[in-house]
Amino acid sequence: MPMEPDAGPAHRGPAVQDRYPDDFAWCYGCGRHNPAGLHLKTYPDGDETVTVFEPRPEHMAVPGFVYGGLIASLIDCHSMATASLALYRRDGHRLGDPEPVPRCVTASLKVDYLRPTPLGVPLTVRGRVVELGQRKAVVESELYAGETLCARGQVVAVLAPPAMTPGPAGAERRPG
Ligand SMILES: CCCCCCCC(=O)SCCNC(=O)CCNC(=O)[C@H](O)C(C)(C)COP(=O)(O)OP(=O)(O)OC[C@H]1O[C@@H](n2cnc3c(N)ncnc32)[C@H](O)[C@@H]1OP(=O)(O)O
Repeated sequence: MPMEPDAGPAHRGPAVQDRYPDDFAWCYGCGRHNPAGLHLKTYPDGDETVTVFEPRPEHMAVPGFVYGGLIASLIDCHSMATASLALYRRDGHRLGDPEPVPRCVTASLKVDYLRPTPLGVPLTVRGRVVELGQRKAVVESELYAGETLCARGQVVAVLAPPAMTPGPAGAERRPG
């Protein structure tokens, strides 16, 4: 499904994760407030979204290759951000507007590991929305090491339910 072009990564505008509300910015994969997290950043790039992440040595599966759980995390967080951006745009916003970007949770995450993913090179994940509903989006993401397609994911993202929406009780659950 085409997405309206926006400032791409070359413009280095805000990332989707920069525009999540503070209370929703603690995710291990992409929360800007989580000091121990991966701090993944997703940028619009034409009809797609893109992120680049360089795994650290401790992210290994066996020496020289990336742990599949990390690959799943990158696909998960990047796809959530892709879905959030699509829902935001559907509601008439552009990234950079003052209104925060809505937060999605993962309803389903499927990853196909196509080839071993080498450590020591930046990984690029590209995402696109293939179905957009009222409260959900289905996103397909592909992970590349250089030019080599190493993994592909299909993710169902749903707007965060009340049970995961921080209120006063949620604030107590936040890390200090
Ligand atoms: C809050 C910020 C957190 C940020 C974290 C970033 C990513 C994460 O790690 S999230 C953590 C892992 N995920 C979770 O814990 C989510 C737990 N699950 C839930 O809370 C609920 O099942 C939830 C919200 C996903 C869906 O619940 P609910 O809204 O009642 O479902 P429902 O209304 O039936 O579904 C909405 C749509 O999603 C679809 N859907 C729901 N679950 C699935 C699924 N497992 N597979 C495929 N589609 C699904 C439904 O078919 C429906 O589609 P449509 O609108 O086309 O009919």
